[in-house]
Amino acid sequence: MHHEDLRQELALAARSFYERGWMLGTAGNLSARMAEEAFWITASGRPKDLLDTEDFVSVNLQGEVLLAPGGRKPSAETSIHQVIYQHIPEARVIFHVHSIEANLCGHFARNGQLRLPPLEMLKGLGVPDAEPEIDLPVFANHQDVARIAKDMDTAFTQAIPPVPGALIHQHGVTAWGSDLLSARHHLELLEYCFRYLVQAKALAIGVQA
Ligand SMILES: CSC[C@@H](O)[C@@H](O)C(=O)COP(=O)(O)O
Ligand SMILES: [Zn+2]
Repeated sequence: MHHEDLRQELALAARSFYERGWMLGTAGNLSARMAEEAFWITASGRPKDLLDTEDFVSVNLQGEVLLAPGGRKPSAETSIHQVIYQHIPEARVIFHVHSIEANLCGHFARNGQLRLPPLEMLKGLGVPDAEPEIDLPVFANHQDVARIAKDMDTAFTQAIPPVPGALIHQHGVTAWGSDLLSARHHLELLEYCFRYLVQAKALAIGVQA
């Protein structure tokens, strides 16, 4: 796939996530690794329903800008993408969005972990078990993004998350995959789990039942 096509695919994904209410008011950022040492990432502060190829900046895995159309700045959260690419070689595409459900679910976490409901759909997140006990890591939010990235770096050095995603409390969810489609499916499946947990809580039913 040509690099330019990757940007167009990312722009299409962003528009679709925007329409689902996950990237309102410029929130969120998307990236795709186009080479071993470099990735495209959304420029900072751009409206996510209106991205074009000029709204992507290429950076290397150390976060240095390689190509910035019109002097655009890379996403303020580029360091988080870097940490994921550095620790998880299978990750080629990363989607970070701010959905209401992701933010509500941060409140259900215990000790920095959110227990996912044992749904059949977890199989789409690579969980083979019939009775899974899967905990999604939940990181604290910090205004200094480098601190979030550092916490992730420390945690991922200990253990890669059991499913391809992580939450940042009061902020949003990040999901990744080996290509555009798998990253989208992982994000959709995590969002499905979040919606399920929010609705289960509203109905006051346990998720293990
Ligand atoms: C709507 S403000 C959201 C930002 O603070 C940030 O969390 C975000 O996801 C988008 O930042 P950006 O620099 O545009 O990639
Ligand atoms: Zn964000």
